[in-house]
Amino acid sequence: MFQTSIGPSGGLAGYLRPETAQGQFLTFQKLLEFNQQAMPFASASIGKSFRNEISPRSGLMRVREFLMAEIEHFVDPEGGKSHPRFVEVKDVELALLSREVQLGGKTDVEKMSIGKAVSSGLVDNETLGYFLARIQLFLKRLGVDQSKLRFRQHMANEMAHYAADCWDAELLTSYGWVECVGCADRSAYDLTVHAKRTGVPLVVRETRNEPLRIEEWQIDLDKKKFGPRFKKDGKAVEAAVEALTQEQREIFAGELNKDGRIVIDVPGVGNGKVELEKDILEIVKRTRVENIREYTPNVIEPSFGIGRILYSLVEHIYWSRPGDEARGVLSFPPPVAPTKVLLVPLSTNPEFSKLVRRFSHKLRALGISNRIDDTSASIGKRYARNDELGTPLGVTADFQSLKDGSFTLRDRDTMKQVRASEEEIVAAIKSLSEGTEIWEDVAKRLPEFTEQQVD
Ligand SMILES: Nc1ncnc2c1ncn2[C@@H]1O[C@H](COP(=O)(O)OP(=O)(O)OP(=O)(O)O)[C@@H](O)[C@H]1O
Repeated sequence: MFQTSIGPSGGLAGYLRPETAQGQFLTFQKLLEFNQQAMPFASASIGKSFRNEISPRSGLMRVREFLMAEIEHFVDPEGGKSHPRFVEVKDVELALLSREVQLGGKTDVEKMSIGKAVSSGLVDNETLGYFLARIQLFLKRLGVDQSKLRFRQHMANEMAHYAADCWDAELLTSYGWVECVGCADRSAYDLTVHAKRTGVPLVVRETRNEPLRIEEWQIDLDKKKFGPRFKKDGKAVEAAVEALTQEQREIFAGELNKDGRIVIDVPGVGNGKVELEKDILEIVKRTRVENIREYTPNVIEPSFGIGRILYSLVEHIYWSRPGDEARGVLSFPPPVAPTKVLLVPLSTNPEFSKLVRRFSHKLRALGISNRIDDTSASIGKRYARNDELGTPLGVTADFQSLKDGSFTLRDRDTMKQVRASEEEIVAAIKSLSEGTEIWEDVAKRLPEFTEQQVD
């Protein structure tokens, strides 16, 4: 995350990473090894990133230090960057704001299935499309208001020069539309540049199903004569020979045949021209068989700004009970809520307290976070203040609980309650917290409860 080097004035210069991505690119060869050399594959990383924002503002929206989560999905560029699981998401509908529409000075979104967006070429390829759909499904699961989500395509001048296509998931907030997740096809840029600078190849090597036969002009140098003739310039001359393109080789092969000599450019040696004769090199056409295919993968990168997502989410899910502005509700979906269940004894009766503690212990053993509110405030008040904290479920122990061991379960958003045995209530809490059921499923299954017996 932090790198140092000696700066121009001799002082120690520090660098903070602006994204987590580069660490994943640098370790690409290891990551590929962990994946048994199989393509495609993805790696993910979460951690702090730093930006030298000129004017940090808008609360958590533009800060100099923030939490970032990035996925790097490495894909073979041959074959149109298809994705094996694209079929699973092809019908997901996205609100897309294309480059064309923006060029026309408009901001109208078009609702389109990601399948159609990719087949029509609006979204460049399946892998990019797959991640756009997954980003939407993820944000939906978090509780983001789907009517306040759009995907905006980058304009050509906005996109990094190496990117093939790029879309931002933007959320509508009181600050306007804010980019919360970026999703770019970074092509082979990062791996290529790192490999060039470090001299360490970052490539995939695959055995070909069918060996590839390549007809090419090859150059054979007589090394024994080469060294004594060119002495210290030998390396430069040899490099210039090796760098000759196939087209140049073909022309030189003809010249060598005809004149018995060729003249090639070698900058920095003599007058920049070097004569090579037939006795020292031969240029012949041969067939080379290649069994291994070597290529630099392309990278599709969804990049999540956690602070921006959380902030926008809180704006989307905070509301007031109609007719009662003072009663705020924070509608975190149960799988996301930090505390899943509020446990309330009906009154300060020590028998209720015992029941509630036992219930709490049971939930904790299942890994379900919960809180007891055994203050003397009215039950309505205790629920109201936990609604505002975002706790989605409430369990009450009352006289009936003492009699038959049943409990009530309350849904924060609808304020509806059901009543059932302890076992059934715990099972319902578990499936709601894990997201395998929603409140409507539970309400259908368990009998509704409307009146608390208060004495
Ligand atoms: N200064 C910042 N503060 C908080 N989050 C940020 C900041 N800069 C970027 N992010 C988050 O990181 C994600 C990926 O970074 P990316 O480089 O794509 O953003 P960016 O294009 O520089 O953002 P912006 O155009 O708003 O400056 C963004 O989608 C955003 O959620």
